[in-house]
Amino acid sequence: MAFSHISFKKMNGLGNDFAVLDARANGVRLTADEASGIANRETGVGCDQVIVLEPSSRADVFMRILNADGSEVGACGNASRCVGALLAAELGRERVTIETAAGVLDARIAGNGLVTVDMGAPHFGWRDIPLAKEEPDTRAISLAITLPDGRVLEGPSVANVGNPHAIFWVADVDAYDLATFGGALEYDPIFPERANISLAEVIDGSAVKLRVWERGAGITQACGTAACATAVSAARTGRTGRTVEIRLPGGVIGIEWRADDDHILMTGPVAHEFEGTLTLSGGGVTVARES
Ligand SMILES: N[C@H](CCC[C@H](N)C(=O)O)C(=O)O
Repeated sequence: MAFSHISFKKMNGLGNDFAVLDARANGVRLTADEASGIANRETGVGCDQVIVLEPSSRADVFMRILNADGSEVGACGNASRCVGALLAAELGRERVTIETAAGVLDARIAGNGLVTVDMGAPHFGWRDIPLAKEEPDTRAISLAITLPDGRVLEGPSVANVGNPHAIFWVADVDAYDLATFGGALEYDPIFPERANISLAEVIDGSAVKLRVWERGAGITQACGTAACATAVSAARTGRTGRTVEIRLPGGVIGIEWRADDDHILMTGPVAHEFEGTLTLSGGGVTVARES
């Protein structure tokens, strides 16, 4: 029975948590089942995403991103900050580069325990999200959901920041139980690759309260790419300026949508929880915590 041992670090960004596996030396490729086994909060490490570090010819590392359901995706903002902090400490540098399926990101130690990641430019075309059909205005698409109590949510903004996001604008994010309908929206046929679903409450021209149902993970304490997608959508719909504070249940992420190159700069904290070793054998996962 083939098996392999992989060291991991348990980390989080504002409570959005990750098992960060270092596969740079052993080239392990996780199956979807192994990833969801690692993410399992009863029998595995327990995390929202499994992050696998691999060698890269274009950057300091390749960061593979697997959601708790095993789906592999192109972007993960909070994990990008965690990996940026790990690499900066390992390489003794303030700036490092991280290759992802959605492109190469720049991460920079910003001081006071904060990390800034350049998440690149957003895309708003219906094919870029992607959507299953043409929508005349991606600042508000023709998607509506009627909740069990009869209230209707409709007209979300959509954006792709390396992964697909839909943001519904509401007066009070705490007046909705996103956990009861986030999955229906995630899997709505308008999103051929599914979508991350957010409820956003504009506080003022520079602050937004956010609750997120993540594709492949469900409700999380924070979502870096949702913070990015919400900030650019709030700016392009005239709700806020281009520098926005996104207030998530786990804490605050600062976003600057730079005017000269359209890049999104995302700044937030990183937390180390514990370390350990995983043993993968025959699709099963055993966890040995070492710190
Ligand atoms: N669930 C997301 C990936 C993780 C994003 C989130 N953890 C973040 O910090 O950006 C997706 O399927 O696109």
